[in-house]
Amino acid sequence: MPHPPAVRATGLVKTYGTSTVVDGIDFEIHPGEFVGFLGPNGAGKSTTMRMIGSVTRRSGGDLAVLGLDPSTDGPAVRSRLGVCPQDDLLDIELSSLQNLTTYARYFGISRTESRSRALELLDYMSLSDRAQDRVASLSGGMRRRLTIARALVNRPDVVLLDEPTTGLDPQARHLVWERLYALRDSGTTVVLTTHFMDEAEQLCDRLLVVDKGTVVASGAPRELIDRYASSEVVEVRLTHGRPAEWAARLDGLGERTEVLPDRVLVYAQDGDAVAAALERLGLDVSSVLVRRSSLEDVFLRLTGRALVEA
Ligand SMILES: Nc1ncnc2c1ncn2[C@@H]1O[C@H](COP(=O)(O)OP(=O)(O)OP(=O)(O)O)[C@@H](O)[C@H]1O
Repeated sequence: MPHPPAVRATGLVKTYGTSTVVDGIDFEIHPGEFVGFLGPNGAGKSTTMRMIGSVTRRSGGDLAVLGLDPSTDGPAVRSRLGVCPQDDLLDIELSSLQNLTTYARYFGISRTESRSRALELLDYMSLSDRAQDRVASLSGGMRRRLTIARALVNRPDVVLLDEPTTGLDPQARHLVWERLYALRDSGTTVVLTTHFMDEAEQLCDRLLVVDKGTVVASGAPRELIDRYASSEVVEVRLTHGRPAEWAARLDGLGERTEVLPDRVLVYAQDGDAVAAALERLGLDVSSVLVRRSSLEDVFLRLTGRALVEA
């Protein structure tokens, strides 16, 4: 028999006063999946995570987490979830080890078991050498890894990671990613939010692309790119004139054109052929860049806006 979904939302709604921030979304997350909510700031990703985590009550629709209703079975839901919120919320006066053991004790785990799990998780997150150091002395990346370790202390069935790498430098980000790959390979069900398309593309089995409180598309990253964008895109910047004025001249060159304030994007299966045709047109072009289509292009196609505003 197939397993029931780890999370199932049907017509999920959250309103704050008169503003609707989650607007009737439907999704299912299956056991063992690594799913990402990808969307710009303010899309409603964190709010959705908080409803799953039983921190915020929904205003409408249905939500089942591990078969339980987070609004009525909050403590039972929370005991089976691991949560890594956007802010680390660590006790900076305590050591890394103490942060984990203290948290484990909240779940009623014995002192000996708490210590043993904490040491194991510090090792898993490559933090063993900082076990006795106060959190105040750790870098941002180390704190994030410690927060993820903390989320795993109760051996959760589902892990929620709200923007796990926001604010980290590239090196720290890659260290976090490395640990998230390990988590994915261990078969843990993970739900992550991000507005980084590279993070979404590299880590997630499946994405729910969200904008203004609704899911605008879902699927595996490559599947979404294949469905909504041609395989290549040519970014054309012009020496003078507004892109909108030039767009008509570029229209027939590819399968579709998209006009942004500072450039025109021409989508095509063969970007080099478009670039060659452009040259023959003799336009006053300042730069031409041919690249593979990305999730950014998917988002632009679906919403008419960039995922990360320049
Ligand atoms: N407690 C609250 N009261 C009122 N409005 C809220 C509250 N929490 C969130 N919002 C609003 O809901 C909208 C969605 O916020 P949310 O944090 O879910 O978005 P997000 O997609 O996670 O974006 P971010 O990446 O910035 O966290 C925003 O406009 C935000 O201002």
